[in-house]
Amino acid sequence: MTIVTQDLPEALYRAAQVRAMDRYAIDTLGIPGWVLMQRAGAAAFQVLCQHWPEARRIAVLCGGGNNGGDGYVVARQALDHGIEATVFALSPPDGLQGDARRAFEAYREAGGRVEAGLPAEREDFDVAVDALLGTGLDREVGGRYADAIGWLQAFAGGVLAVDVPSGLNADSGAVMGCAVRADATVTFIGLKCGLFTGEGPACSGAVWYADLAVPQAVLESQPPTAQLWRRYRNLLPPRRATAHKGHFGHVLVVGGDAGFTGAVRMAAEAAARVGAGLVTVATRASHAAYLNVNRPEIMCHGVETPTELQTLLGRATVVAVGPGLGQSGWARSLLQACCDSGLPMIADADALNLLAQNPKLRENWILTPHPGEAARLLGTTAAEIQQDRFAALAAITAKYGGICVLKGAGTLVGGDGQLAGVCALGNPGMASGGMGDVLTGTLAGLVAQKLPLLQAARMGVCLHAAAADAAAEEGQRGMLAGDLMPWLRRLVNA
Ligand SMILES: NC(=O)C1=CN([C@@H]2O[C@H](COP(=O)(O)OP(=O)(O)OC[C@H]3O[C@@H](n4cnc5c(N)ncnc54)[C@H](O)[C@@H]3O)[C@@H](O)[C@H]2O)[C@@H](O)CC1
Ligand SMILES: [K+]
Repeated sequence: MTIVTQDLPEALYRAAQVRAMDRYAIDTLGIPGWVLMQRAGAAAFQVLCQHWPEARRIAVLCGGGNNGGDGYVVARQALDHGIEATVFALSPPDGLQGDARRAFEAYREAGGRVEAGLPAEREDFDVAVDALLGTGLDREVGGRYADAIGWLQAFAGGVLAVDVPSGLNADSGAVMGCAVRADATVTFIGLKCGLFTGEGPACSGAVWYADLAVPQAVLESQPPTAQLWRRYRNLLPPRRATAHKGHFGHVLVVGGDAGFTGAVRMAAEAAARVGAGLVTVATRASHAAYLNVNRPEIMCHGVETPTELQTLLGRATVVAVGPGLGQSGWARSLLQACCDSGLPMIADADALNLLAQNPKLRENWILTPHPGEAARLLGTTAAEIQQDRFAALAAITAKYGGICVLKGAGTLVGGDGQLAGVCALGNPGMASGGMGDVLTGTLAGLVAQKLPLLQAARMGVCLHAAAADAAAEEGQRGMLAGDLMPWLRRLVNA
């Protein structure tokens, strides 16, 4: 029995790996491809019924490969269940081969209607099924397929994508020219990496997984490429009754040039809210005195020279550098002192921009670029970074060492030789000023509490996103970075 679930496994694969799993199931284990296609179509139909129980008329847009074959099975299932289905064939069915052809013939024998081209009226259908292109996508989409994707983009009813939203690169989450934006995607045998990062989350909608009842050996025939993180997990141990503040580390936040004091203030508060024992800010002397007026628990020092910073570095467990730092000579000299200190470091914002100008290889740090900063770190463009976020992550850790957190929808976390993690938590309400500063402080607060860097990055990224999801219950629009603070506190105690 094929299981269709939203309780997704952790392992993520590239399209070629899932295709290899298909071949292993078919060629080595002798499970006919036709049987897999029947299960895939049945799983997609099951999701369609669950999402749109009222659907009475469906349009199924079928491409010329096996993804289209799955579409014919969905259409056939619909007919069997008294739902009116019409297939719109992007490639002449006469040209279909193998299992896809057989699926077409079975549908025709059941009395199914096939039309060439696209439906004239969108209003005739409640739900449209995207069975245009799946893991076989190997080039930019143009011509008829682009027209069909355009048709689906303008369709007001529900859209269900079969295996992968057509046009989405299943490996990178980049759009290959244009891509379907589905309400739900049902994906088969192995979860594809691209569904969860870059444009993937926007194109896939709710992701469902169907294992097509293949034996575990099929899933184990390929090593995962990345790991999906869908839940926040608290990795901090419970506090002992005899605990004192010295047990939970001392975070030093460095930055906050004139006009950017909020950035250090938020990073510092986040570090305190996730449980750091002590938090100190080193900032411009001109505003050091009033930075902690409303948060007197944070210590604050005016620092104009690297020598003045040395004393503070000497007391710190971890340094978070970059929020509001700017790129002046002051900024440069403080960053250098932080790097020389040997302390574990979180580098964000202008610290990254300065590093891009003067790259350093260091193991003991977490870099937290957004795509624009990642582009500067690698001397490329943000668009190039988004074309392949996994490759960008690997390139940054190869060039700079340590752990990289590549921010943006489907935040990636990785270190050299480590399986990349993809955070599926978070929401578009996080697109507002100060969110990055809160993440920087969160990570520093966890490192201060002695979590190894990779664990701190994993926990911190998921914690920050989970706090944002909780805060967004009152609305994504207008959500402030500061709104995360009470949730950070609740979640580190969960
Ligand atoms: N037996 C199997 O291998 C199974 C495959 N399944 C389905 O089969 C799909 C893979 O099938 P295919 O390998 O036939 O590939 P697709 O159906 O994804 O693609 C079909 C054809 O589209 C062409 N194409 C690629 N990029 C294009 C573009 N930009 N514009 C226009 N045409 C383009 C390719 O040349 C390819 O021949 C999976 O995504 C899944 O839906 C499932 O039925 C499960 C079992
Ligand atoms: K598809």
